[in-house]
Amino acid sequence: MEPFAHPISLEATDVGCDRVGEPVVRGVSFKLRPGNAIQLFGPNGSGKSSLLSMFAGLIEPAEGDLAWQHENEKSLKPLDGSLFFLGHETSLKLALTAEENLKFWADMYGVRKSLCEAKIRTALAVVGAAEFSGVRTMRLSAGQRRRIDLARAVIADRPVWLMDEPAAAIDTDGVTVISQMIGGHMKRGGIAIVATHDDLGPNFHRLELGR
Ligand SMILES: Nc1ncnc2c1ncn2[C@@H]1O[C@H](COP(=O)(O)OP(=O)(O)OP(=O)(O)O)[C@@H](O)[C@H]1O
Repeated sequence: MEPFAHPISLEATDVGCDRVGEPVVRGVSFKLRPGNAIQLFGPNGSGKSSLLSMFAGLIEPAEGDLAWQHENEKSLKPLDGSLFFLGHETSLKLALTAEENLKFWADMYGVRKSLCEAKIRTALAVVGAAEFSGVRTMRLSAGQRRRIDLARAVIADRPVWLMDEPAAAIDTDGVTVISQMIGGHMKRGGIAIVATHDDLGPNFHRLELGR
């Protein structure tokens, strides 16, 4: 895959976030340059999802500064079409097949119609789900569904990946697939912040959150 035309970096300086007025995370600082990734660790309730929501612009930082930067350009807002967010919840409509779901997302991500079919085929192959292409997602297992959710990252083709427990319900082979996907993304100059209890390998910076 080609390098990203407009790679993005993110600098967090002493950021913190609250939930319903209560502090959840405090004092997070890091710099992610194109090609870098961070793995967020921490026990249940330590604030991994909250931080990801904050990076996605879904909740405001309670303190500190978040600076998204296009290389050689002025700062930009995070939700400008550069971001792929994989949440806890499935993004799939269960009555649709895997392929139909990905067609919907390809539309959402603005994929050109002429490229759509090939992109969906590639995405399904990358996540090891080609064989489920025509199956209604209600008939897939939790791990198989999660793979289709992950395939959206390939279709979105965006330089910033925020992923909340991408390996939830996924087998060990799938964890390797995720690690390789993110590795390929980093090689293209993408950045990633991934909350997971699995160890994705030595290429990730580690950010440990406490209780
Ligand atoms: N939507 C919400 N409204 C209010 N409080 C919330 C909300 N989501 C999370 N919290 C609170 O924020 C704290 C951090 O939760 P968060 O989901 O960010 O942790 P986490 O590290 O992602 O947990 P897990 O490993 O269980 O997914 C918890 O105490 C939780 O009660």
